[in-house]
Amino acid sequence: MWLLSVLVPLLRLYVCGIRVLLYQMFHRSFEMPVLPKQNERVAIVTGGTRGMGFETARHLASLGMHVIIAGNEREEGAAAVRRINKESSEGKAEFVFVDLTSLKSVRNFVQMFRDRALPLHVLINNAGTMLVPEKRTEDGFEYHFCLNYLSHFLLTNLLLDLLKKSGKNGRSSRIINMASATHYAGEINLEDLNKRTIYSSHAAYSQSKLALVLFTYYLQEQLTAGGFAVTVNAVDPGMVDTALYNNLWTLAQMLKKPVASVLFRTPAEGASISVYAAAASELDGVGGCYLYNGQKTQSSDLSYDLELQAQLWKRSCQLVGLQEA
Ligand SMILES: NC(=O)c1ccc[n+]([C@@H]2O[C@H](COP(=O)([O-])OP(=O)(O)OC[C@H]3O[C@@H](n4cnc5c(N)ncnc54)[C@H](O)[C@@H]3O)[C@@H](O)[C@H]2O)c1
Repeated sequence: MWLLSVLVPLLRLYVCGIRVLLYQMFHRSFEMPVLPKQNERVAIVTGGTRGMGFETARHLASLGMHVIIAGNEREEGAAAVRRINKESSEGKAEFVFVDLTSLKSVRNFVQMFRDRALPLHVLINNAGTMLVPEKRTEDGFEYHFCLNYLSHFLLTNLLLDLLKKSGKNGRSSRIINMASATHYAGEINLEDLNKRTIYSSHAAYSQSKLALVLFTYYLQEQLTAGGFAVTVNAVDPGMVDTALYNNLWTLAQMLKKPVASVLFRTPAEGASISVYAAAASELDGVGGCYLYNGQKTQSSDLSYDLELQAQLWKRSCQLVGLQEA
C-alpha cells in the first residue's frame, strides 16, 4: 500500500515529463506577438529573483512596467534588480521580501505593498519548489502545498481589491498562476491536503499545481459574475532548465543534465508564456484559460470539476483564515 502510494505518483509524474519532452523535441517555443508598451502599469512577480520569474520580471520591465520582485532571497533579489534596472530604460524593478512558507510573511508583504498606495495591474504567482523531502511550514502545512498554492491563494485574495480597482474595461488587470503539466498527474484529497497519511513528494508537487488550476477557474467564475475587469489564467511553461530540478535524486540529476541541454527550454523561453499572459493585447479580458505554447489548452478533467473547485476554495479560506466571499 505504502509502496504503491509512492510509486504511482512518481511514475505518473515521469510520464507527464516524457510527454512534454517529446513535444519539445519538435517545438522549441511559440512565437510571441508584438506586445504593447506597459508604462504606468505595476506588476508583482513572486519568485522573480531567478529562473523564469527573473526572465518574466526582466521582460515586463523592458516593456515599461514597474515590477516588484517578491522573494525570499535578498541577495539574489538585489542582483536581479540591479541587472534589470541597468538594462531597462523605461520600466524598473525593485525587490520586496516575502517568504511564501509563512502566512504571516505574506500578510506583511501585502501590508508593505498597500502602504505604498500603488495600483496593481498584474500579479504573477510564479514562485515554487519541487520534490522537497517531507517537511512542514511554520503554520504546519505541507511545504509544496503552502509555497506553491496556499500562500498564492492568500496573496491573491488580499490583493484582489487593488487588482479590481486598477482594472478597466479594455485594460483588465491580470492574475497569472504558474501551473505545470504535472497537474495532469495530480489528485486532491480534501481530507488530507497536507499529505499526512502517506507522503510522496511527487504527489505533493502535482497536487499543488492541480490546486492552482482549480483555483484559477473558480476565481475567474467569481470575477466574471461580479463584472470585474480582472482576469485569471493558468500558464504552463513546458520543461525548463532551472534550479527547480535541484532536488532530483543524484541518478536522476545525472540523467537530466544531457537531456536538459538539448530538450529543456531556457528560462527566457519558459517565461514567455507568463509574459504573453501578462501583456498580450489579444488576451485582454480573456480569463479562465490554461495557456500552453501560446494557446488555450485543455487542462486535466479533474480541474474542471466545479464541486471540487468550490470545495477547495472553501477549505483554503478556512486554512488561511479568510471569510468566504
Ligand atoms: N522549470 C520547469 O520545468 C517548470 C515547469 C513547470 C512549472 N514550473 C514552475 O515555474 C515556477 C518557477 O520555477 P523555476 O523553474 O523558474 O525555478 P527556480 O527555482 O529557478 O525559481 C523558483 C523561484 O521561487 C522562489 N522561491 C522559492 N521558495 C520561496 C519562498 N519560500 N518564498 C518566496 N519565494 C520562493 C525562488 O527564490 C525562485 O526565485 C515554479 O512555480 C515551478 O513550479 C517550472
